[in-house]
Amino acid sequence: MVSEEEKMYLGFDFSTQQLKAFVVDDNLRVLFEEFVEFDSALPEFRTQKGIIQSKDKSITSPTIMWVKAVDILLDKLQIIGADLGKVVAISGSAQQHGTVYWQKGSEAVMQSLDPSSFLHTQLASCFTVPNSPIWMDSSTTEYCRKLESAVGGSEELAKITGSVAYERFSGPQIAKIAHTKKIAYDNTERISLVSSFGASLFLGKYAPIDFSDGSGMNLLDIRKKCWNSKCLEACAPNLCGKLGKLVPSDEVLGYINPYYVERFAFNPNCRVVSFTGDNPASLIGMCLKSNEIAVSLGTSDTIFMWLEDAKLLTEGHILINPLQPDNYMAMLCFKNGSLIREKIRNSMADRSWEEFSKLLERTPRGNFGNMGLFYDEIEIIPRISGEFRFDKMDNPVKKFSSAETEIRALIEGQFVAKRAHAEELGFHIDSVSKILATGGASNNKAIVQVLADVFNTPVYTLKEANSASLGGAYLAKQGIRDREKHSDPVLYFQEITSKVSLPTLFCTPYNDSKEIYTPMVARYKKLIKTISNDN
Ligand SMILES: Nc1ncnc2c1ncn2[C@@H]1O[C@H](COP(=O)(O)OP(=O)(O)O)[C@@H](O)[C@H]1O
Ligand SMILES: O=C(CO)[C@@H](O)[C@H](O)COP(=O)(O)O
Repeated sequence: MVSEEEKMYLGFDFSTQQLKAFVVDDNLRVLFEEFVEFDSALPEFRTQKGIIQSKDKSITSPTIMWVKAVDILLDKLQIIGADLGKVVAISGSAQQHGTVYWQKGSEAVMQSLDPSSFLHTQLASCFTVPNSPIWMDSSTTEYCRKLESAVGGSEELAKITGSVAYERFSGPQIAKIAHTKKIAYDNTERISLVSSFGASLFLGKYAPIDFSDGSGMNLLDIRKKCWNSKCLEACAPNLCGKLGKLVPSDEVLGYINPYYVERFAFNPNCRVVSFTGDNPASLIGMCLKSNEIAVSLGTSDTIFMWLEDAKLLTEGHILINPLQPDNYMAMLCFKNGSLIREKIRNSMADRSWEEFSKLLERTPRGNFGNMGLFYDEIEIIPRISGEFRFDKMDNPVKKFSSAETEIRALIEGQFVAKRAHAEELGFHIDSVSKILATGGASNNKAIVQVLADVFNTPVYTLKEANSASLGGAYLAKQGIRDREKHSDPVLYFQEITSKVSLPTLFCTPYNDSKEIYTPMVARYKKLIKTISNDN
C-alpha cells in the first residue's frame, strides 16, 4: 500500500517532437520532469522534428519509435530518482489525429511481454502500417470530400462531428490507408489514436478512444457521444469493430501491465486512466476557466477555450470537453507554428532565440506597415502555402530590408491571423479576458509580448510550459476519484487543483496596441482573400 502522502501520479505526452513525462505528488506538485527528444535520442529512425516527410508529401512518424521512447523515458525517470512504485495512477496525452494500426494478435503479444527484454523489440512486428500518419499530413483531400458528400455536405458533417472534414483528421486518414494499403488495413485488428495507443502500451490491452480526442476524427457524433455509422461507412469497411468503444476522458481502464511491475518496479495496483489529445490535456493542465483563452505555442500553434454548448463551426473544431463530457471546447489549429519560427530564427538570427528576441524587440509595433505571412507547410486555416510579404501600401515585396523586419513580420503575421480567425469563430475578447500561454515558445517574452499586443489582452503563463503532460498527471488523479463521493467532476477538479500555483502575469499590452492591430486584422482578412484567390 502506498500511503496518502507518498502517492504519485504520472502523466505522459506523446507530442510531435518528443515524449515527455511529469511525476506529481498528491497535491499535484511537480516532483520529476523528463523527456526523450526523438531526433537526438533515436537517430536510427531518421526523423526530422519527429516526422518523416515522404516523396509523395505524406507525413508520418515511425510507430515503433514512440515505443522505444517509452523504454528510454522510464529508464530516465528511474535514473533521476523517481520511485515508480509510488505511482498510483498513470494517464497522458498525445498529438491529436494520428493513427496506429495494430496487427492481428498484438493484444496477445502485449499480454505476454518478457520483462527481461525491451518493449520495442517485442512489439516490433505489431504494426501493419509501420509509419503512423500524423496531424501534419495534408494528403487526404479526396477522402475529405467523399466523407462530406456521404453525410450531405460539409455543414452536416460539422453538425455531427464538430468539424467540417479536415485532411489531418483520423477518418480521412484511415480512409486513405484502407484505400491505398488494403492488405495492411485488412490485417489490422485495432486502430488507435496516438493517445489510446499510449494508454494501450501501459495497459497491455487495446485501450478505448476517449470522447475528447475522438472528436478529432470526423467520425464521432459529439452530441450523442457514439460513432456515426454514415461517417464510418464513408471512410472504410468494418471500421466500427477496428475502432472499439468510446469512453469519457477520465475513465479508469484497468491496472498496469505486469511487464512494468517487473521491469520498472511499478506498483501492481497502479491504475491506467484513459489518455486524451494534447490540447484537451492542456485545458486540464492549465486549469482553464471560462473567461480564459488558451494559446499553445508548440510544434503547432493552437487556440482553445471552454464552451458550455456545442455550436456549428465552418472553420475550427468543437471537441467534447475532457473534464465535463456534457460541455465542449472550441479550438483552432495552425500548422505553421514553431517550425517556421525556428526556420526564420536559423536564417535571420544565427540559430539563437536570444538574438531572435533582440531583433524582434528592436522593431516597432506595426513594423512600419510591413506585413508577412509565412506558410512552410500547407496551412490548415487558410489552406495555403508559400511566403507572402507586403509593404505598407499592400504591394507585394520579394524581401524585407532587414532581418528584424522579417522577424517582426513573421510573429505579427502569425498572431494577427490567429486573432482574425478566432474572432470569426466567436472568441470574444473584452476587459475581463485573459490569455493563458503554454508550449515551448511561451517562454519567450518578446514573442509573448506581441501576442499580448495583437490581442490587446494580458497574457499569463504557468510555471510549467508543458501543460499537456502536466494535464496527463492531473487526469490520472482525477480519474481514480471515488465517483460516488465526487459525482461532479468539475467540482472535484477544482478541489484537487486548489493548491496548484496560479498563472502569473507575463506580458501586458501597450496602450497603442488596439489602434495598431485592429486595422491590421482587417488588412489580414483582405490580403488573405487575395492570396487565396490567386492560389
Ligand atoms: N525560447 C524559445 N523561443 C521560441 N520558441 C521556443 C523557445 N524554446 C523552445 N521553443 C520552441 O518550442 C517548440 C517545442 O515546443 P513544445 O511545446 O515542446 O512542442 P511539442 O509539444 O509539439 O513537442 C520547439 O520547436 C521550439 O521551436
Ligand atoms: O492537430 C493538432 C490539433 O488539432 C495539433 O495541435 C496536434 O495535436 C499536435 O500537437 P503538438 O505536437 O504541436 O503539441
